[in-house]
Amino acid sequence: MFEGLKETLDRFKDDVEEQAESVDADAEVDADAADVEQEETTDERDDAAPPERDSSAETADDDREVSVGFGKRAKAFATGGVIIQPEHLDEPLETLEFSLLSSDVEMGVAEEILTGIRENLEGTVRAQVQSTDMILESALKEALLDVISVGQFDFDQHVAESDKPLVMVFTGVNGVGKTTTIAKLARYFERQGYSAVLANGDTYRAGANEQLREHADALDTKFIAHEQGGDPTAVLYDAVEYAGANDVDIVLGDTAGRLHTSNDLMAQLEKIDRVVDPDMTLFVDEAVAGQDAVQRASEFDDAAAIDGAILTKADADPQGGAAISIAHVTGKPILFLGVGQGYDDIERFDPERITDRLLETDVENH
Ligand SMILES: Nc1nc2c(ncn2[C@@H]2O[C@H](COP(=O)(O)OP(=O)(O)OP(=O)(O)O)[C@@H](O)[C@H]2O)c(=O)[nH]1
Repeated sequence: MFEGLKETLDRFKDDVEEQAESVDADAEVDADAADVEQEETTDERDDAAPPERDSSAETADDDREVSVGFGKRAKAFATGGVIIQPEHLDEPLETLEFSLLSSDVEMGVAEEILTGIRENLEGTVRAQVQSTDMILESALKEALLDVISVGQFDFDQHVAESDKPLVMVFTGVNGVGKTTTIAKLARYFERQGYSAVLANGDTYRAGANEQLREHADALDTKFIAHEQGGDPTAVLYDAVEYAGANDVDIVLGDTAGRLHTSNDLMAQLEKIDRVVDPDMTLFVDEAVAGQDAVQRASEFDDAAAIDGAILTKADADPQGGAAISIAHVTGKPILFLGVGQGYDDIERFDPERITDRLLETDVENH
């Protein structure tokens, strides 16, 4: 998962270290040249002067200067790296920007990340207390967290504290894994001790009823549907009534995989919003759609405000651009990642865990 993005970030760390090392090596050559010059001068003085050097106050001062310079370098080595200066960042940041854009990170988000990294690193240049690798890692982590944590809230706690039935409606275009995601969430909630009802508000597509019914049967969950061509709002309304009358905790409502450009279908969403007044409207798209998913999230949010996003097929996405960009662009959090085709292949989107996966070489990254 997100291997390309991980490689991009690894390369950035290497680039900065390389830059810093080459500049440092130049500085060292200069320092060595100065040392040699210093020694030569001292030797010349030694040749001329009698053996009791410490009688010369001037030579003692020179010795102290040389040892202070060495001490600084020794400290840099002891901390495991070299000191990063702002000019070490220019080229690596340019390369990073290009790589982020190639990984389908939205442009504004890429810029935000670069600004964050520069600010974080320039702050730590003054501190000069950590190894280069640690400095880079924490600067990258902070910059990434800033963009991907937008809008995050404790989903499980929210569900626990909400009045029941809690009504969740799922929107998004066709074929991205919406129906499968609803089934996965039914399993997720069931594991937490909640009961659920699945409602098929996709009354447009032939076969949609059967598709969701199959999942409901497999999960042994109540299923509510109307005839194809019926009113989606009526289906969801019935499901809410059923849940209320039967003490069911959560209503999971599918909707037609509408095109965000279809006014008619968008009007249906608005009607659902008005009549059923769902507690949560979640936008589902596939991580592999990259910038398209980011764009759609934004358009769906404009049409019928979403409360969060779910990205499916993250297991098949080497780029990670949508996962990095959607929250920042919409201001709404990513709540779950789909990571496979099985009912248990869904995980909470945990920004800390995601950034650790992206940055730590020894963490399992699948
Ligand atoms: N690898 C992988 N495949 C997934 C994931 N989620 C869904 N799929 C697969 O994607 C395909 C489409 O999923 P559906 O749930 O049928 O898609 P949909 O969005 O409901 O389609 P519509 O009902 O037409 O809107 C199926 O083959 C799913 O198994 C995921 O997280 N990872």
